[in-house]
Amino acid sequence: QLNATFYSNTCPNVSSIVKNAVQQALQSDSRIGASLIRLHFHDCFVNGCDASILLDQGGNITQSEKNAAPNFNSIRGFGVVDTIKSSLESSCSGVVSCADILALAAESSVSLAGGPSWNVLLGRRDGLTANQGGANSSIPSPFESLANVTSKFSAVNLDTTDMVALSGAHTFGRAQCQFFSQRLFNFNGTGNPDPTLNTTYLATLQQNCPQNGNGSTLNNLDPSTQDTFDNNYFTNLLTKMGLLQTDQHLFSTNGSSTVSIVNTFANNQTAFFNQFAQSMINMGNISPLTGTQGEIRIDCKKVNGS
Ligand code: HEM
Ligand SMILES: [Ca+2]
Ligand SMILES: [Ca+2]
Repeated sequence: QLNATFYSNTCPNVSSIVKNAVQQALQSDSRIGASLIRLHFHDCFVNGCDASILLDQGGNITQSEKNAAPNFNSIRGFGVVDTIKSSLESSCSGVVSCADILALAAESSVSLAGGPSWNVLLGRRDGLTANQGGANSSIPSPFESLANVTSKFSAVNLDTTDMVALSGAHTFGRAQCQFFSQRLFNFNGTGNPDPTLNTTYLATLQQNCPQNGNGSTLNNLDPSTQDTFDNNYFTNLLTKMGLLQTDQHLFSTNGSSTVSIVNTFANNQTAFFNQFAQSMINMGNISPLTGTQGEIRIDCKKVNGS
């Protein structure tokens, strides 16, 4: 029920307004594109793509998604979303939903970083509630098994190919030491590092994330091309340079159907780009509110009238 021309009469320049704002933000923050696509992912996995993640705690929102474990002190980019919303309110007041802004910002972020472009489907409306418990239970954690992560994708109708392709978003952006340091010194109580980790890469990570060091220190998710959207995430997996345990699992799990998909994307960037674009459309289609459901929020942080 979403479509690419939803705003062609009511806000014809919506795509370029969003893209210009993302480009502007990238001038002072090379990481912001990565942060914006992650916002869309964490939105869509909880109550569908309805901008529930943007709601601040307060009033009827007693437990925000921002304060859920996968988001707290981790997810970022809210200021840029507010900037985009303000410029859209000047050009086409009350028309473009915050949920659609997240979908458009994700596409701009990928294409501006050298990745694929696609026609973003539009027409989502904004939800009236947040679901903190849903965020805690539905967003995959970097510490869980491949089987668990796979089932969290399949719970929102995304298959194994979507999961592997979308994980390729870890071709840019950063991760804090606390999300992978369990691999570096005493993996699963063995007294040794994760044996699936490239030893040269391991030494670098141990230096950047020492035992009892600061768990919030940042590391590039893709050590080869940190801000470029390419297929290096997959070539890194072949050389055992997946940063998160869940990244490395995609290639290092014997007999898993993910292995051949990783090989395909590592050997063929075009195949990865085409699948990534399709899988982003699939993710953007998770349970949207349409028609008269929900509302078009005036301020992405608050339900209207609250
Ligand atoms: C497959 C399961 C996934 C897990 C377990 C996972 C986990 C994580 C973790 C732990 C971080 C670092 C957060 C921090 O240090 O604060 C991260 C960052 C990131 N994730 Fe994922 N992720 C997954 C899938 C995805 C998907 C599907 C996308 C988008 C399509 C995505 C996009 C990103 C991006 C771009 C960053 C960097 C954000 C930034 O620099 O601000 N991830 N992810
Ligand atoms: Ca949501
Ligand atoms: Ca890269």
